[in-house]
Amino acid sequence: MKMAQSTVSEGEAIIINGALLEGGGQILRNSAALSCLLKKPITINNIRAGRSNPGLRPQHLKGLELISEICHGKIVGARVQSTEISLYPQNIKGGNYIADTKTAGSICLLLQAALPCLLYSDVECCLTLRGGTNADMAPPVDYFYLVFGPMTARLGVNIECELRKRGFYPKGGGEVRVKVQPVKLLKSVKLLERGEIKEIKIYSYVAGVLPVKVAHIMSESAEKLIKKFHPNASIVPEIIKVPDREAVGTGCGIMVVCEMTTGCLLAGSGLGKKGVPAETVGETAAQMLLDNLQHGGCVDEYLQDQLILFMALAEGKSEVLCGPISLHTETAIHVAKTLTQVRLNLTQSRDKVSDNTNIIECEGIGLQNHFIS
Ligand SMILES: Nc1ncnc2c1ncn2[C@@H]1O[C@H](COP(=O)(O)OP(=O)(O)OP(=O)(O)O)[C@@H](O)[C@H]1O
Repeated sequence: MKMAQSTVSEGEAIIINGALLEGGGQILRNSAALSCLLKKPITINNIRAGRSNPGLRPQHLKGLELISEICHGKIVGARVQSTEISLYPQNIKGGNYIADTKTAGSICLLLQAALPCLLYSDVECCLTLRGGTNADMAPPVDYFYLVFGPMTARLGVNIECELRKRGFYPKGGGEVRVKVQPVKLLKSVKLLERGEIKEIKIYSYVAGVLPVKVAHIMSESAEKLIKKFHPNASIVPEIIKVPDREAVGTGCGIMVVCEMTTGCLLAGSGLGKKGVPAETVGETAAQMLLDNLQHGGCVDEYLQDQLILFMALAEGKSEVLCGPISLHTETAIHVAKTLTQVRLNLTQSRDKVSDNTNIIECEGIGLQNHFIS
């Protein structure tokens, strides 16, 4: 099927075709965040046309409402299942914000929507977010504070994350508080040298009625698989039995984070599910990390797309060595180019680490926060 490109409309709002490329929730969050930051009205149509259940799900709607609240904007068409919305942004205002997906919908995807906007606010902000902390097809909260936070700090993002309660499918009910410091200007970043493996940390947790043995099994199976390919790597496992007051419902999962000698962080994760053996969950996380180590890039497949918006806003030229370019990354690039004058290019790495190493080059727009002198 041929898809219409996102276009600049003759009227006021810029039209974003939500069906393009990945055609999921990310195109919504990135477009709405940029609309808010640049004070450009947008209309997004064909929302999540690439998914089996198109239209807004509750967590996407919450993310849009949160952005609209942050910029005192107006959203038209914002309801569950809607396939077209328009956002008319006004001025960004810092402070305290609360959002609740009321489902197991991912807290981190709410954060993905709100964080860029809050960086350009007038005062320190505190976000209280409720929903799923560890949800399928979304960044686990552990990824947010162990990988995303430290890696985006290189661009000047300053956040503090407090995990108050884990929440899982189907109930959600988790809670995360995030403090965001506004920035004057984000910095460009050069991530071209990955270095060697310094240390691999394994965080394996159980919550609710699950025995701690499950966390041990996930951790041991992940360690065994990693050792097969990196026998000399220093691996530090941590087994976590989440206290009952710090979780809603039952769940388990694992996060494997590899720190390189250059400080780059790459990860893999797995989430426990009914019927899936704990060994498999551990191996899934380990394999994800191994794939990311194999391609030779400085960022993992997920950070790749999550960095695009920040590099586009930053001042100067960013360069990031990464593995195969994901459809999420192509989508983020498309949105950034449609809404800003950013120059973003993909090139094959000259000193190839593997056949699939690419460099993302981005000449950012240097968006300034006018609240900060
Ligand atoms: N295991 C993971 N670790 C870190 N980040 C992840 C992980 N899985 C997914 N992500 C990130 O979550 C985002 C998912 O975006 P996507 O559009 O697929 O999701 P969505 O909003 O749930 O929409 P949809 O329901 O339409 O798929 C991407 O930015 C991706 O990098």
